[in-house]
Amino acid sequence: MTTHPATPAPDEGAQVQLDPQALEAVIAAPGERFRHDYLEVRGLRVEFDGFVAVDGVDLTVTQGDLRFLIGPNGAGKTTIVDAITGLARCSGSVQFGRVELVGKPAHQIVRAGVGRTFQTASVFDELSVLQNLDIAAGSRRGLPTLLRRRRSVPEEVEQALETIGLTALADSPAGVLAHGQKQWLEIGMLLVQDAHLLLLDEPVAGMSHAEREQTGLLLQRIGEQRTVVVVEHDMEFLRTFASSVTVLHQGRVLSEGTVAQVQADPKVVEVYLGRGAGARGSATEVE
Ligand SMILES: Nc1ncnc2c1ncn2[C@@H]1O[C@H](COP(=O)(O)OP(=O)(O)OP(=O)(O)O)[C@@H](O)[C@H]1O
Repeated sequence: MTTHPATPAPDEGAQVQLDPQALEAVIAAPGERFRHDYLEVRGLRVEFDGFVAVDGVDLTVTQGDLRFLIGPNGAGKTTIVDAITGLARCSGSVQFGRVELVGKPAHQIVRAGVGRTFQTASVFDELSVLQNLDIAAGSRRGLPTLLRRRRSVPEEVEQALETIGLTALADSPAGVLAHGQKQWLEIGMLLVQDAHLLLLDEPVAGMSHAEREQTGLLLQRIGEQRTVVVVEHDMEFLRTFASSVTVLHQGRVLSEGTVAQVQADPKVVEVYLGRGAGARGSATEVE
């Protein structure tokens, strides 16, 4: 069950700048152990009081693939992300980097290199942008290191700040950021916590056109070196940036392939044409 932020789109003309060089540095950071890792989901099943929300889902996503998960409301997209990240009890197998995640508590899944964002940004509004990043970076340091007073900003935090275009706002409270900027901060937090599987739930909801473009480019670049899965309803965004798509319907995989392949799949067209009231988008979205 999910909610969607009703945040108004920021000014379309707002200046949006992400530094490609800084991005290169941060995404190439200490990830040797994840270099050939990929997500492999087999027979994933999630049940809520007898209701099967995810019913035997298989999913393989490799590094370098920017995978979009789509499907009508209630298809099970967010529940799959919840199951992978240890927030929903599930059966089946979820492996990342050959490490089995099913049955592990959420904090161990984070330590295995898995990070996610939520539909509503979950940054600490009262803390500065820098402090939010610092805390995320601290999640992979031991407690003594975390408590030790440091004279300077850690390099990976500085790079992440530049990457997400928020250097000028480093000392501002995260609460004053525009919706899009909060989403970038969250992505920056995943980068500094060394997540190598990033699961992003509707990252461009409520963003302006310019912000969507920048976010897509950011995700494409991150996806070159890390494994990225995006849950999204925005079909224009998907057509522009997805390298592959998995279509879900009623907890199962309905179709999978390139954007062109799933668009041409009669099963996909039928589900979108026959969707119930309340589903977002129009029938032409998949055509
Ligand atoms: N905690 C829960 N308890 C009971 N049912 C749930 C729970 N979470 C999700 N569901 C149900 O599981 C199904 C899948 O929900 P989910 O939020 O994963 O769908 P979704 O594809 O992400 O939808 P949306 O596009 O609307 O976000 C829905 O029928 C939903 O009502």
